[in-house]
Amino acid sequence: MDLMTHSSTFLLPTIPADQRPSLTYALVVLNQRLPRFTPLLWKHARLRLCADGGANRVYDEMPLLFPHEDALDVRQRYKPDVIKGDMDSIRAEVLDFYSSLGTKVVDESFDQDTTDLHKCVTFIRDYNPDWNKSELCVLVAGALGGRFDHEAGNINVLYRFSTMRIILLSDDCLIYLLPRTHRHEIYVQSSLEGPHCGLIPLGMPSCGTTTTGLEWDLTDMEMSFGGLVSTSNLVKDEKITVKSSSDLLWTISIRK
Ligand SMILES: Nc1ncnc2c1ncn2[C@@H]1O[C@H](COP(=O)(O)OP(=O)(O)OP(=O)(O)O)[C@@H](O)[C@H]1O
Ligand SMILES: Cc1ncc(C[n+]2csc(CCO)c2C)c(N)n1
Repeated sequence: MDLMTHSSTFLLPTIPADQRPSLTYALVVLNQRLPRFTPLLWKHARLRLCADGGANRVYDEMPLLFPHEDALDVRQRYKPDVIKGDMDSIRAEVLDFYSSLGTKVVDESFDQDTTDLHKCVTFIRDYNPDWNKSELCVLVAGALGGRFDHEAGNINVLYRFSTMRIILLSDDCLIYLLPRTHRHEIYVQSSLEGPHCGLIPLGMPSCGTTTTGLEWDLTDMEMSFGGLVSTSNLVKDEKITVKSSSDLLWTISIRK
C-alpha cells in the first residue's frame, strides 16, 4: 500500500525547501468571513479562485486585514485569477471591479445541482494538464463554521473528488480526507496546529483503523457513526500515522 504524507506547511510564512511532499497550491475563497491567514494562503497559491460570493469577501475583507493601507491598493494586489459559480451572490460592483482588472469570470448559473465550491474544484482539476495531479493541493478558505448545509456540501466535495488533495480551512481548524487506498503520515506543525484532533468515519463505517502518535491511538478498531468516532483526541507525536479500511476525515485544530 502506497504512502501519502501530509503537512500543513502552507500555514508557514515560507515553505521549507525540503517539505514533504512539494505541492502546487490552488486557493478557493468561499462566501464566509475570511480566515485571518488568508493572505498567507494567497501568497502560496499558484491559482486563486473565488466561489461566487467569495469575491465579495475578498473585496470587503482583505482591506480590513491591512488597516494601514489604502483599500484600493489592497484590492488590486489581491486580484483573483478566476471567479466561478452560479453568480447569485456576487455584487455587481465587485464583478465589475475584478472583470476590469482581468479576472476570468465563469458563470455557470445553468447548473443548480452542484455547489460553487464543486464548480471551482472542477476548474482547478482541469486547469493545467502539466500540473502533476498528485502534487496539486486545493486550499479552501472559509469552509467551516457557518451554515451546516454548506459545511456538509463542502465536506461532500472531499468525497466527490477523493483522488485530489483538498483541505477545508477555517480560523479554528482544518479537515481533509485520508483515502483508504493509502497509508498516511501526518507531520504536525505543532507551533501552528493541534493539539486537538479527530478521525471521523463519515459516510461509511471502517472495519479496521490503526493509528500511532495520538493520545488515544486505535489498534485495528471499528469506527462508525452510532459507534466509535474519535473526537477530542490529542496529538502526542510530531508524526501521526493512520491506516484504515475506509476513507476517514482527519481534523486538527489551528492555534490562535
Ligand atoms: N455559511 C457558510 N458556511 C460554509 N460555507 C459557505 C457558507 N456560505 C457559503 N459557503 C460556501 O461558499 C460558496 C459560495 O457561497 P455563495 O453564498 O455564493 O453560495 P450560494 O450557492 O449562492 O449559497 P445559497 O445557498 O445561500 O444560495 C458555497 O458554495 C459554499 O461552498
Ligand atoms: C436534491 C437537491 N437539493 C438541493 C438542490 C439545490 N442546489 C444544490 S447545489 C445548488 C447551487 C448552489 O449554488 C443548488 C441550488 C438541488 N439541485 N438538488
